[in-house]
Amino acid sequence: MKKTLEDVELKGKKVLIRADFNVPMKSGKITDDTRIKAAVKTISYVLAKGGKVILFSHLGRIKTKEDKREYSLAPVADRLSDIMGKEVLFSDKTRGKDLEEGIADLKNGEILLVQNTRYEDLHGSKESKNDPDLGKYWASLGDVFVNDAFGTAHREHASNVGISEHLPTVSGFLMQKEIEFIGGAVDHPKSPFVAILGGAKVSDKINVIDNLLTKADKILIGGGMANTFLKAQGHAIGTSLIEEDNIKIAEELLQKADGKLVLPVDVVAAAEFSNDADHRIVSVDEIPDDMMALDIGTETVKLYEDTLKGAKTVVWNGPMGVFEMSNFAQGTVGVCQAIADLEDAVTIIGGGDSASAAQVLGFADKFSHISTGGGASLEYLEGKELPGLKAIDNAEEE
Ligand SMILES: Nc1ncnc2c1ncn2[C@@H]1O[C@H](COP(=O)(O)OP(=O)(O)O)[C@@H](O)[C@H]1O
Ligand SMILES: O=C(OP(=O)(O)O)[C@H](O)COP(=O)(O)O
Repeated sequence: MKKTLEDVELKGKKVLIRADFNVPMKSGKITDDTRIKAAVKTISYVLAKGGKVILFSHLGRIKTKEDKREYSLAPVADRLSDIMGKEVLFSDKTRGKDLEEGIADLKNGEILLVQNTRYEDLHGSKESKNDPDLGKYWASLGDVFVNDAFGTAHREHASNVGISEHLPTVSGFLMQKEIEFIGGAVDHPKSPFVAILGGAKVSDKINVIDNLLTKADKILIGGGMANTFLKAQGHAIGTSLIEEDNIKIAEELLQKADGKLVLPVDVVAAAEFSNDADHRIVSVDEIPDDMMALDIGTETVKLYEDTLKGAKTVVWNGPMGVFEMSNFAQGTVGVCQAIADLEDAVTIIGGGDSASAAQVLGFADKFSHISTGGGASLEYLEGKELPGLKAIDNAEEE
């Protein structure tokens, strides 16, 4: 058992809260605010107890100066302020005098959001490599640390693990809720148990398949993830998203899978990565050299619907296609519908974009649980110890 917000004194304290505000964005606008809303309970509780709230989060992955412009957290401060009906101060710095003065000036019941923690990655990946000085510095800005970033719990970064090494650390309400729900559902999953994997973060997620093969009855593969497997099977995949480094892993998994891995038989191929691009459904044997697979095809949707029939546990991370573009959303809609039709099943969809897909496609209320973490829920499901969770102080045994 981990310590919770109820185990610490908050009144008058500078309370550092690590949230996961890594929300989907398009042209600087937030397209889904599920993760922001999910953090409100913890923030409101700390305010009600008379604490000062200092929020940390990452957004996107920062490799260039352009990434910094694209992934400022400023829009999140505005959206959080709208949701809470309360001013949210914003520091556009991740360190230094302005940030320190901003925190020193905070009164009980006020909120300040710190700029994207991954701005620190531009010179030496300090955040993502858990630079010890950075964690120590951020910890020096507060009195107590609340880790509510379930979506980031599979990362060992300065803003979740580093800070916790220097401050009393408790879990927030979202972290608690996610662990309770996902733990409860997957400790003894009812079979048939079907896992569904898609999306774009292939190298992050392909490794969970090995372990999932021992737990799930079937694993359906879609989205960008499918291309790697199709290539490993010897299919030409044209200009589709592919991570060459993972083809070998995919080959090994296919050998081990014993028929448990189910791959697309057809895809929606497009001339460009655009909703206006020419597109057509083709068999996986016939993907043209100058086209890319952006969704699973209608035969595959049928195959996945059939495989899902009768499932009692379903865990899904990663959309089946580029659902943000209407011409490539049908695969994700079809799988959502198949899950909505299940009776008496525990169904969990997780991940920033996957949760967004369930929301924007109108299926949010059809799942037993929408998790804010994709990679985190998969690794938890695998039985791995999540570094962010491990770093939270243990509660004393009764
Ligand atoms: N075939 C594909 N090619 C390129 N991108 C894809 C494809 N299928 C899905 N995607 C993209 O994957 C992204 C989500 O991937 P990921 O970040 O792994 O999921 P999550 O955030 O739910 O964990 C979406 O933005 C979606 O457009
Ligand atoms: O969106 C996230 O992960 P997810 O897409 O697996 O849910 C988390 O915020 C972690 O982000 P990262 O995968 O860039 O470390």
